[in-house]
Amino acid sequence: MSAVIEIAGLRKTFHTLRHGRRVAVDGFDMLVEAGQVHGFLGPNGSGKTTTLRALLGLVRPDAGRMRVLGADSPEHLPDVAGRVGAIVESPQFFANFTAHRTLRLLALAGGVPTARVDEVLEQVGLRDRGDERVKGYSLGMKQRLAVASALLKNPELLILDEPANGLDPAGIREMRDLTRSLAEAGVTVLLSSHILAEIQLICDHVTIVSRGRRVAYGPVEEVLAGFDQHQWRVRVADPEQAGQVLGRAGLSVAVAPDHLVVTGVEDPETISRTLGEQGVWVRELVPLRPDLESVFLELTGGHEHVAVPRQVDGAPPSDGVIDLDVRESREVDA
Ligand SMILES: Nc1ncnc2c1ncn2[C@@H]1O[C@H](COP(=O)(O)OP(=O)(O)OP(=O)(O)O)[C@@H](O)[C@H]1O
Repeated sequence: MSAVIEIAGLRKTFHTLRHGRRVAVDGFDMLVEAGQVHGFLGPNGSGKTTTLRALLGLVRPDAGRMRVLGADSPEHLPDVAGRVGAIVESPQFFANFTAHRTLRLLALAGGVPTARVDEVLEQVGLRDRGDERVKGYSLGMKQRLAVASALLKNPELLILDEPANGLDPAGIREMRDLTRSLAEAGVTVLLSSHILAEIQLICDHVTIVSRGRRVAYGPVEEVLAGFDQHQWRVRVADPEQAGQVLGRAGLSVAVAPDHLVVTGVEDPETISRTLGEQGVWVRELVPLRPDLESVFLELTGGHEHVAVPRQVDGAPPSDGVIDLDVRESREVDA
């Protein structure tokens, strides 16, 4: 796998009269490899847009190294610009132009054969509506037109900042299908979002950012597995009694009115056997697997005492990092 995006130690501070100094990106690292649909996930204001703008040479970072398709950014960005499509700021189109005319002008300006216009309209599902004026388009159609404009160059890498923002469920689904079809066509996609479900549905890899720092990264399944506490929800007739039985056997258990949650047990047989030996019969035994939402909340704000999220990749903390042991203080489902 070759690296398509490499970011190391990116830092960007904004200075404003009103708010003073604001650290938007704080020593951030990222690696996106060819063929990935990579989710860039973080709460509002966590630094996603600033990172993408820095990567694309739209804002000057204070520190850090960045490479896009092997070229140092921003110095050698022009060498690879023709292979990268990006929608980082919502593009504005002339309302009275049709989509076809809009794309034709963009193709001419970008030295792209105008034959691409019909191809990209087809790709984003606007072929039948290409002769309508943009002012009559829904938000989702405008978003697809924006993607079409980014696809004119037939890019190897597509960067989409919050593509589902403001879309209704049907529009979100259209963007999802479009992203998937691009990935199947071999385009590497970096997709920023604060919508967890979207990332979990579309992306194979994820980088989670909180307050300008990377707090988790890797294949989605591996990130989730890293947070698996081997928890089980157990239903029995008398949870209180069952809790005492399991507790005496040395298992970590939390009792709720109608169920128990047992933590740290890899093999569920341990639970059913321990209970069965004491004449307690299990009615239901369900694994509680973490989803991206619970991981995201833990890493980005589920902890009130966490002042600064940890950087998980071994990079030395820049300033008084409080180490966050998410597993230790996670509440059971009680
Ligand atoms: N041009 C700017 N001037 C001053 N502060 C800025 C500027 N751009 C971003 N910031 C601040 O930097 C921080 C990170 O913002 P950024 O837009 O990168 O976050 P984000 O993760 O993309 O958020 P969202 O999901 O809301 O788009 C925020 O505190 C924001 O207010």
